[in-house]
Amino acid sequence: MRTAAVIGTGLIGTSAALALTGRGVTVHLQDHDPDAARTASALGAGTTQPPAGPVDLAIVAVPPAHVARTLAEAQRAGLARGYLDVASVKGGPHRELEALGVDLTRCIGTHPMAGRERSGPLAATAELFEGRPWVLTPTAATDTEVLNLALELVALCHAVPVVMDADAHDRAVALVSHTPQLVSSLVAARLEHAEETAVRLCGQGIRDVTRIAASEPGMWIDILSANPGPVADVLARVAADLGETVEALRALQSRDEDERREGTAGIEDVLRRGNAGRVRVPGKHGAAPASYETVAVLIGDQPGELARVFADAGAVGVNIEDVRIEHSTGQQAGLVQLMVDPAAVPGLTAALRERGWSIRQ
Ligand SMILES: NC(=O)c1ccc[n+]([C@@H]2O[C@H](COP(=O)([O-])OP(=O)(O)OC[C@H]3O[C@@H](n4cnc5c(N)ncnc54)[C@H](O)[C@@H]3O)[C@@H](O)[C@H]2O)c1
Ligand SMILES: O=C(O)C(=O)C[C@]1(C(=O)O)C=C[C@@H](O)C=C1
Repeated sequence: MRTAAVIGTGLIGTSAALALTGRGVTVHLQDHDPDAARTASALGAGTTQPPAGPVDLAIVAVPPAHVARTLAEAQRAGLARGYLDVASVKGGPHRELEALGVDLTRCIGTHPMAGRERSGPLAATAELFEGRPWVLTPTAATDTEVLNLALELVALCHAVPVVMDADAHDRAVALVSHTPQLVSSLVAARLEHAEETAVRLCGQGIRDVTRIAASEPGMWIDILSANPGPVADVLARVAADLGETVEALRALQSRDEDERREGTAGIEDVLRRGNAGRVRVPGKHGAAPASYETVAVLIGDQPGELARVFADAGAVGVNIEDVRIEHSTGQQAGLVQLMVDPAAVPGLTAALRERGWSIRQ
């Protein structure tokens, strides 16, 4: 691929454009908000000049409800040889494209399983898709050249291609993305009118569970409106589990010993099923979850501290597999959790202590 156009220069479009530009592809940026395209261009994602002739691939990265019309318009204008969209739902937009009479041989639906709770070009990064699944939903009509262009985009973004049927994709993301978004929002919603004394105690648990509750409601209304049935099916099962969990907790308040025992069994069941589900979440690059160990380092809340910890770990040859930062409300310090290979823990701990870091067990 030598040339591409990105329509919709928000988080996803600009991230893809940055990755492509970084790998030598000439990218033309378009957005109905000229400021968004200009910002993406200023970040180095490409040019706002229209292409002189058809580009190799047009990437439609607008909200799901606008995908079909935007792609149809681009195709009518002869913008590209191949077209793809990146919307979080696949069945609905595909059926809209069919209804609009788009040439489906030149289009493919795709969905990168990577994102953030922030929108817009300023939240974009070239590395957003690295090691993440990127779903492709070709149909019998999809031209091989277009499928290959999509695969090339996925490879240039260092993502992992996963081919699926559009409706199977929508049922899968109802479970692994759309329901989690709603559950996160529901938990965070309990905080809206909570007492300040309670909110002040927020630790890492609630931060983990509510990060995506900060997502843009407009985008999610679009996504959920295009996948209501599968999401309602999963959420109904969560609601049934919630009902049973409430009953188990009430039983724990009983004076009757048998009832309390039943309550304990109910709670244990939900926690154990949670453990069993959690171990199925894949690790980095889609691999089986690796069991890393955590080395927790206390750092001051000042510029350069994090870089210094990373540099000290790098100096003793330790690869940091993942990292989390836990801030304590009202404190000028944070706890950095470095996830590393268990075999590296003793050496890393000793080396960091030697360099003056305080390690928490
Ligand atoms: N945010 C995520 O985590 C995520 C992850 C994977 C896929 N997606 C999908 O990617 C797409 C873009 O999401 P985003 O998070 O980048 O949103 P965003 O709000 O950051 O960006 C969307 C951009 O599209 C522009 N736009 C809207 N309508 C347009 C139109 N008709 N023509 C041209 N530009 C238009 C907006 O001005 C905005 O700049 C959506 O379809 C979404 O479902 C999002
Ligand atoms: O990590 C996040 O912030 C996301 O919301 C990303 C996420 C997800 O659920 O994994 C959200 C929606 C997208 O369609 C794809 C990815």
